[in-house]
Amino acid sequence: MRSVKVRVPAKINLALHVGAARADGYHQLATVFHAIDIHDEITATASHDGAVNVEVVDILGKPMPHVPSDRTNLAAQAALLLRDRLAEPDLGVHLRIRKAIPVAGGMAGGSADAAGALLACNDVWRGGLTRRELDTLAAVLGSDVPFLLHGGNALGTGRGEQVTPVLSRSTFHWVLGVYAEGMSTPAVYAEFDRLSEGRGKNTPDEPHGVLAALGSGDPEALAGAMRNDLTDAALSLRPELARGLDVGSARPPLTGLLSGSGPTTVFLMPDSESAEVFSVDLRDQGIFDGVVVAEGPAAGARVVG
Ligand SMILES: C[C@@](CO)(OP(=O)(O)O)[C@H](O)COP(=O)(O)OP(=O)(O)OC[C@H]1O[C@@H](n2ccc(N)nc2=O)[C@H](O)[C@@H]1O
Ligand SMILES: Nc1ncnc2c1ncn2[C@@H]1O[C@H](COP(=O)(O)OP(=O)(O)O)[C@@H](O)[C@H]1O
Repeated sequence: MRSVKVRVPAKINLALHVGAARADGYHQLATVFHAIDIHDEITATASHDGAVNVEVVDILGKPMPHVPSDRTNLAAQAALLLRDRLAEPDLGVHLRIRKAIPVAGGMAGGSADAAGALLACNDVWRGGLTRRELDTLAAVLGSDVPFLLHGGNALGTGRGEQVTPVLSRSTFHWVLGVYAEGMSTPAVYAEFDRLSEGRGKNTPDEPHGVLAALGSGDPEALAGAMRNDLTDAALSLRPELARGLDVGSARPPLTGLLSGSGPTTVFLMPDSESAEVFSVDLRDQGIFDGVVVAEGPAAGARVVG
């Protein structure tokens, strides 16, 4: 039985500029995605019985019953979509997902698993689709999925699915404040619409400042330019998130921002040493359920074994 393992990173949004809702309900975005070195691993084992199964475990190998393991799991949807595209109904696969990316945390964990499953199944089934063809399938699965295939940094336009790679000069250092309770992306976008009363801009502002800061590699410039337009909506639904955003420290971050639709809070640090010091401080403060140190940009989905 052929088996392949794929690693796929989490993302954060360095800029999340949100326009008005479109006729199809999606919002026009100008976002800058940044992949970080927190990875889910997907091991795909092929079969010829037409069965698509998913098993989800945490980093210690324990089952994660709150993540769906039926066909609503985005990784299963990716496998089914690829199988339809290949028109080979007898293809089957067992997908074992080892999750390190927080669930419903605004870090695109489900989208990462979908991207990883596309790549893994294309390999174990010898599908032969090109990266460009996988991109097209990825966009069907979700707005964030194409970026997770690419990784690095990228400008995301349209509903986020049109990705243009952006080079950056340096590695950036992050501390993530993670909550056990996630947030629903559609609920946060709906709250954004309610708060803007349909008066949102049709065209979101271009994230010039963030793109320039990536070019220069200057973390202070990046901190000054980062912006997330979903912040007010997320805070309106979960006011207690303000505490995490306002956190103080003797070794303060350059800035703190929600990632995507939240609730994960990302702190940009000037260097790796201050990231370690601040992470200890943040753990002691007990505001978050978990504190993780990370670096970016990281590579996109890739086969590792
Ligand atoms: C907010 C962001 C920022 O990167 O990430 P997360 O916080 O989910 O990680 C994304 O826009 C989430 O993208 P993703 O989670 O892939 O969304 P999709 O599956 O395509 O859509 C889920 C739902 O989110 C809303 N949605 C999503 C993307 C978009 N541009 N406009 C929207 O209004 C819609 O209500 C849609 O039905
Ligand atoms: N492979 C998967 N991993 C995590 N969540 C998944 C997966 N497949 C489907 N889901 C569902 O998608 C929801 C959003 O999960 P996730 O992608 O982690 O969050 P976010 O959209 O905030 O980045 C979860 O609550 C879960 O019910």
